Amino acid sequence: MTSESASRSHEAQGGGPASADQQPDWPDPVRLREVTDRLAQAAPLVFTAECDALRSRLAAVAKGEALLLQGGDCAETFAGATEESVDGKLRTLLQMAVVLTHGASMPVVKVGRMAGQFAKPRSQPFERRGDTTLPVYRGDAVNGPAFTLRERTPDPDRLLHMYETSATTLNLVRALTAGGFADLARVHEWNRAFVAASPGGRRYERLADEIERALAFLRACGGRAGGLTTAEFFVSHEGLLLDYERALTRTDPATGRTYATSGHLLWIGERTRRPDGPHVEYFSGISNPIAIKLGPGATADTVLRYVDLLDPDREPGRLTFVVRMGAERVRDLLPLLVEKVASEEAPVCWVSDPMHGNTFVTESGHKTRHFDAVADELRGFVEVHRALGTHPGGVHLELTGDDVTECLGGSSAVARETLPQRYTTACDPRLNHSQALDLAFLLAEWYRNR
Ligand SMILES: O=C[C@H](O)[C@H](O)COP(=O)(O)O
Ligand SMILES: C=C(OP(=O)(O)O)C(=O)O
Ligand SMILES: [Mn+2]
Repeated sequence: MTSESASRSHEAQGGGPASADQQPDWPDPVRLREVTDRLAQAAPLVFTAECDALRSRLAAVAKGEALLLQGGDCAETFAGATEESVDGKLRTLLQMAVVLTHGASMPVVKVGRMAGQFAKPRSQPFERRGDTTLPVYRGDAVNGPAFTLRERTPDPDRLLHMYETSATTLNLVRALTAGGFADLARVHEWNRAFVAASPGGRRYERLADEIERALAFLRACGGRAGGLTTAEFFVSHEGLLLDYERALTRTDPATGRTYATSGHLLWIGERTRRPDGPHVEYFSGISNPIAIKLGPGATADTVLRYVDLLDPDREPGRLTFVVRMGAERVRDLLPLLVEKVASEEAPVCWVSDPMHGNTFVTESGHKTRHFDAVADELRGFVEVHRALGTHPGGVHLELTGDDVTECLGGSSAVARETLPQRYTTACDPRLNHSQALDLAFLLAEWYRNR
């Protein structure tokens, strides 16, 4: 069964607000309480002013004046919080952002699926191998991936580890984006190297040349200071584990506003977006910018309900809809949702997640996605908005800076036989560095030719 076929429509579901979907079955509630009490005393990972800054950047996306680029691992791991790995993801996102900024002639709001993306909703609660059945791996925040009872038993102490690893990652992100790492000229040099080295990358030479000329022009104007050497970068994750999120929720005494302080932007996943469920209720009480994934089962009524429940003041930048319908369905299903929201004049951002509706499992047992399906869903998303005169506000991707072989195709031409070579994801297949750049160059062309 594919993960898509196992995901189900919330519109058809029962369940009350008390029963949160996709929560671990913690075996030791006393220890869970000790852990959440400790987290409730811990320093915030992000600050309210930063969350407000992101909301105002996203307001520009909602108005059609900027793009959102959000990406990172499907599931971060504790062991993966290394300088090399964070550096690779950041580098990839910065390279993509330069290409998109040029293609769309708009600012790009950069948000990592980083520093908190440790918990996963799953299609099945258990995994069976031979005669043994164990709880499914739900991300390093909950249990371990190894197929043993000890590893798969949810351990609340992992929430402390999640907090610490998020802090370490954020420290790296802050240091790298504040220093010379994010220098525009340097990021462009990396793009040049990509275009030169990748066989398929040659077709992007013209765009790279144009960026080079634009940079030379800026330099000639004396523009080296400020925005060209540093990057504004935010972090996000799925707000899945309500025990963790509630423990890190703080009220700003100056404004009386309440924020999740575990990340700048949190989103509600496709599997936990019941309008009367506890995730929607928790999100209605925080002031961060927030997002909701919309799968093929999302109805216009439900989407309008989200607007009323989560953005009653119609604040631009507060609410982002992340569409993940699948390449085959996005052109049919999305127009009605966009039209209804537009008719209510709700100032939301529309973003495409072209990954989660295009997942399938190969004969070899690898969960994968084909680059062409990913690109096709993204293109369909852009076409729908173009036809309606609304703004295709950006993209939400699972990617890594590493040269993994998890998704098929792209200019590096990953084939089915190649998948096992460097398949290292802890959950879903990610675009590798060159596939991510391929997608950025394609998207930049579509924006430029609008
Ligand atoms: O990103 C998440 C996956 O799509 C989700 O966790 C479901 O994956 P599964 O079908 O392997 O459980
Ligand atoms: C689980 C995820 O997505 P969705 O909720 O859209 O299935 C995810 O983003 O990893
Ligand atoms: Mn995923």
